[in-house]
Amino acid sequence: MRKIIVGSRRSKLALTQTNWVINQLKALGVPYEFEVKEIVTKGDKILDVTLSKVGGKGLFVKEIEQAMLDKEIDMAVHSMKDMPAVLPEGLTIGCIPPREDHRDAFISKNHIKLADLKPGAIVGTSSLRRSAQILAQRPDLEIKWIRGNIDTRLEKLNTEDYDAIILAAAGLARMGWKQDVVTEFLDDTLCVPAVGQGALSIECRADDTDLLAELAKFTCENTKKAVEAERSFLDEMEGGCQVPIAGLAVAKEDGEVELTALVASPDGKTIYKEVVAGMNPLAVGQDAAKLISEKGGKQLIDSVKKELNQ
Ligand SMILES: NCc1[nH]cc(CCC(=O)O)c1CC(=O)O
Repeated sequence: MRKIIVGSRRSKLALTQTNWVINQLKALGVPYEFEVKEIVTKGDKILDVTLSKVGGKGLFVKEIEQAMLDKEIDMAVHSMKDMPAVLPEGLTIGCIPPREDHRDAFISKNHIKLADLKPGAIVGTSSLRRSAQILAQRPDLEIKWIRGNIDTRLEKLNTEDYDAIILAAAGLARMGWKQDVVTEFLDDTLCVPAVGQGALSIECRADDTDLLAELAKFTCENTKKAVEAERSFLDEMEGGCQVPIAGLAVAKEDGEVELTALVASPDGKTIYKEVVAGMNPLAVGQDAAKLISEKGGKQLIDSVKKELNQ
């Protein structure tokens, strides 16, 4: 029996996701043995600066991808939202499992809702996307960067001066947190999630046809279509995490994909938000990017990037 070496970051969430996928594959009758190999990535070592300043998304996946190209590992499970829009040559997304909750979860002291926070209340997030959308509704709030894993952030809410924090609902769910820790789930009228949020990506070598055939059994076609539209939008906007970009697509029963796409200024004062639907996910993403670019989104991205690079 072939043994598949699965590379994983050492974080609790990464290992939980990796083991969940392995168990699901086994339950589907995939005829392989699996062994998890832990890899410490650059992103895991840097904990004291905001992600956007140290190079963004690629940080968590690059070293794992190199190990895959070097055949030290055969596959890896990533949070889809940590995946750059374009993959290195020789690698492919072999499977997109059914999506978890895509929403952001707002968690506050004493369960005070976002709309009811006092002026000047401190909201912890290190996501430009979340801070921009929160400030758009509540410019009177203060955003304070927060880092660390889910458990650490929840602890900081209790021990530090944060009044609220925002976490992905999917991470909480996968880590076994009950829904009642959450004050409110933010729907896409309040906070459009990150591209790929709540979805997983199983990456492997593009020429590993045996493994690809097995992984296909676990692909969720609706999630795949949705993520395709979201990532096509991201790729087209050339968005790194230096600029607030968001995208959520839903595949409907008739095969249509509806994408809500957003680009914002970091202070939340300017927001470009469009809803585009169509049968071809790639085209839906491209159309949304075109619409937003024409309205001023592209200019906004370029000016934010320029400012950051000065
Ligand atoms: N930013 C880090 C990150 N990458 C993936 C998740 C978990 C949720 C998911 O799969 O989207 C999280 C935590 C969070 O944003 O709260």
